[in-house]
Formats: sequence, C-alpha cells, structure tokens
Amino acid sequence: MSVTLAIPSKGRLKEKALAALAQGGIDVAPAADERSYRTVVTGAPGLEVLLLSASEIARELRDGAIDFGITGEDLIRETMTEPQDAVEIVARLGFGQADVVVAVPDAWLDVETMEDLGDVAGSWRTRHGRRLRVATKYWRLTQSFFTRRHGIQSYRIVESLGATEGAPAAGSADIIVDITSTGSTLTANHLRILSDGLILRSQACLVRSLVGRRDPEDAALAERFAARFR
Ligand SMILES: Nc1ncnc2c1ncn2[C@@H]1O[C@H](COP(=O)(O)OP(=O)(O)OP(=O)(O)O)[C@@H](O)[C@H]1O
Ligand SMILES: O=P(O)(O)OC[C@H]1O[C@H](OP(=O)(O)OP(=O)(O)O)[C@H](O)[C@@H]1O
Repeated sequence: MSVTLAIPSKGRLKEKALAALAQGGIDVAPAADERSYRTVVTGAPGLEVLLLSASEIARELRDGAIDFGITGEDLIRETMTEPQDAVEIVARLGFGQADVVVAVPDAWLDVETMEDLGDVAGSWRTRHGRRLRVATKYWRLTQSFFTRRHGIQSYRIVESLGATEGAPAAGSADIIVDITSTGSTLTANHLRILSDGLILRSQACLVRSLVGRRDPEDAALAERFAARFR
C-alpha cells in the first residue's frame, strides 16, 4: 500500500515545499545516498516522497505516474490542455507566488492594452514583412490568452528556454510572456506589463492526479493525505 508525492528537487520551491509538509506533520529527509531522488519520510505511513524538477512534476501528474505533486500552478496549466480533467488542486500553499504576464518594450508608448497589441499585431506584417514574435516558454497559456481570449491571430511564438526578458533587446522577439514576481527583471530589461496583460496568478500548489486506476486501499490512503492539506 503506498501513495507517491513528488516535490521539487531544486530551485526556489524546494525548501518551502519541505516546510509546508513539516507543518502538516510530515518530515522528509534525503535518502542515505545524497544523489538519490528518494527520501526517508516520517509522519505519514505509506507515503513515498520523490524529488523531481518542478516541470517534470506537472508532466508526471498529467500522466498519472505519481499520485500527488507540489509544483507551480503555471506549470500545471501550461502542461495540460484540460487540467480539471487530469488533476485536482488540493491546496494552494501560499508560496512561489508569481504572475504570468504579457510585457512589451517601454518604448511602445501607444500600446497599453491587449486591444492595442491586437492592432499592432494586425498591421505588423505589412510594416515589417513578418508576424509579431512573442518569446515565451508558456506557449499553451500564450495561445489561449492571445487567440481564444483576445482574438489575436497574427503572431508567432518563439520558444524561449531562459532569459526570456532579454529576447526583445537581443532582437530574437518583439514582446514576451513570462513569469514575474517583484518586476525587477522586467524593469531591468525595459519592459512593461500591459494593463490587462495578466494571464495567470500562480503559486505553489499541492496537486492530486486524477489519472489512472488505483486499488481501493491506496485510494483511501490518498484521500486521507489530501484531507490533511485541504
Ligand atoms: N521570481 C519568481 N518568484 C516566485 N516564483 C517563481 C519565480 N519564478 C518562477 N517561479 C515559480 O517557480 C516554479 C519553477 O520553479 P524553479 O524555477 O525552481 O524550477 P526550475 O528549476 O526552473 O524547474 P524546471 O527545472 O522544472 O524547469 C514555477 O512554478 C514558477 O511559477
Ligand atoms: O519579477 P522578478 O522578481 O524579477 O522575477 C522574475 C524572474 O524570476 C525567474 O527567473 P529566475 O531568476 O528564477 O531565473 P530562471 O529564468 O533561470 O528561472 C523568472 O524566469 C523571471 O526571469
């Protein structure tokens, strides 16, 4: 009988995820072999805690390869088309707060709103001979916000794997969609958030996978674990 929970193996969410579990009476210590991604858990019989990267946790929840995960809501929504069919957000944990936003160069004085951006995107091709380029690692969230929510059709996503805020200055994109918390990276790169450019307010969540069948004893154990954090 066992239930699996994955928590971030590194990065800004790791220590706070461990603290959130400790607050719920669950202590997680590294395995004897420090390079192992397994852990030693006390305070929750039958719970196995694994260390994975934050984005990997979202994928494993989607695929039903783990029962629970702690990761950012942005990664959950970016990884799944219909998150409500694949996962349940058991609890928002109050750390890892950051916003996914649309930001344009400061110099674009006439572009304040998504509607303004739609106008610019519409005429971009005629003026520049190519579509408006959006640098992001959030292509699913970007498409859904630009196309479905705001009816903007003419743009191209340039996939960015890091330092997204640098893309406009580097000339590899015109605008960006990225995560921000204090706003200092945007400011340092002379970028400004559109007034209605907030795509998602994200924070770290305890998430349960709804995918795959489990035996009744494991399901009961999973339910008791979820209830501790609801
Ligand atoms: N500046 C920030 N402040 C707070 N939370 C942030 C910030 N930037 C990113 N996050 C959140 O942290 C999570 C990603 O964590 P982290 O950056 O530690 O992972 P990562 O190491 O980049 O993950 P992976 O290796 O899986 O790509 C995301 O859910 C994101 O919303
Ligand atoms: O609004 P701010 O407080 O400036 O934070 C935003 C920055 O934080 C994250 O990057 P991070 O520093 O984690 O580097 P990363 O791109 O390697 O994740 C994110 O990708 C932004 O670039």
